[in-house]
Amino acid sequence: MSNQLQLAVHGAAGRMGQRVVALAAEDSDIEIVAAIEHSENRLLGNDAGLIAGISALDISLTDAWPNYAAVVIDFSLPVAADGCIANCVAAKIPLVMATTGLTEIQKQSLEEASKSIPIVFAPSMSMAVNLTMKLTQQITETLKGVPGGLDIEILERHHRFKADAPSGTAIKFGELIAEKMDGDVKHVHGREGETGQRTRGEIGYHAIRVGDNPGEHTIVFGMMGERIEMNVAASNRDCYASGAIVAAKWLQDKPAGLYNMFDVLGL
Ligand SMILES: NC(=O)C1=CN([C@@H]2O[C@H](COP(=O)(O)OP(=O)(O)OC[C@H]3O[C@@H](n4cnc5c(N)ncnc54)[C@H](OP(=O)(O)O)[C@@H]3O)[C@@H](O)[C@H]2O)C=CC1
Ligand SMILES: O=C(O)C1=N[C@H](C(=O)O)C[C@H](O)C1
Repeated sequence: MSNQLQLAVHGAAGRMGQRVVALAAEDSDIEIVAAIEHSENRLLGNDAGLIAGISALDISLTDAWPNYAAVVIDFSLPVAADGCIANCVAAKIPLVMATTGLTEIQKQSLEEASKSIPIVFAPSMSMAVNLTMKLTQQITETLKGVPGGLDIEILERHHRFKADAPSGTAIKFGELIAEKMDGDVKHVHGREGETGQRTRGEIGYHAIRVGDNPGEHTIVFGMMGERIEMNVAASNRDCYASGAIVAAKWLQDKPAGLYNMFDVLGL
């Protein structure tokens, strides 16, 4: 009996799924047991390794769910999330849910599912992004009472193919920062027209879509007379793919529950 982690990848032919397949194939602690896509995917039946740009793995891209994986990593689309959650619960397979743009109802169903299986759910699997989240909370806590006031704005840049805005990561930055601010926080998405002066207690969000940018977030802490900008930028997608693999390994022996990347990374 092998000690390797038996991994299934959902959304395996997508930009992120391909990088998870490629990195997992290089990892001697992992055996890829399934590469899953939806039934309309044009690459069904092709070898998952060849799709990912590496050598053949002898794993065909399939729309059938396995019943024997140790962990599923999901990088797909919100429309696919319900099926993914239901299949993982039915087969009792732990899930790393990395897809962003889920509805509130889908987030509730993840919470429900986490009563029977362990789930890591995070909008960014990157260690650098998660560390930056902690640092921005610390900055907010320290500066929130600064004379003249503190203005916080979140800029995110992503590739032109991204389907959701603002990014799940930008929303999470805003939620975490809001936890450290005093009073009610208003989340303002973009500005246009006669906006009037900026009010206290706002967090502004700005989504930029350009070329092939794999993801960049800048948190601006503006004060009267000076500012801090925290920037975290991916050069390629491997920071997310390798983070998801770390999460999958961490998750395999955990009890049912809803976890995030702070739990995985011990932050
Ligand atoms: N948490 C994190 O660290 C990160 C999260 N993400 C998120 O991951 C998700 C995927 O990103 P990315 O790889 O760039 O997107 P892609 O569009 O490249 O990949 C999505 C994949 O899911 C497939 N898919 C579409 N519909 C279904 C369905 N109904 N059932 C199963 N599969 C389906 C797509 O197939 P087809 O092409 O045929 O439509 C495609 O292969 C996004 O939500 C993104 O925001 C991205 C990077 C990091
Ligand atoms: O779609 C992407 O590419 C990314 N999506 C995630 C998000 O919405 O936060 C994470 C990362 O920034 C890349």
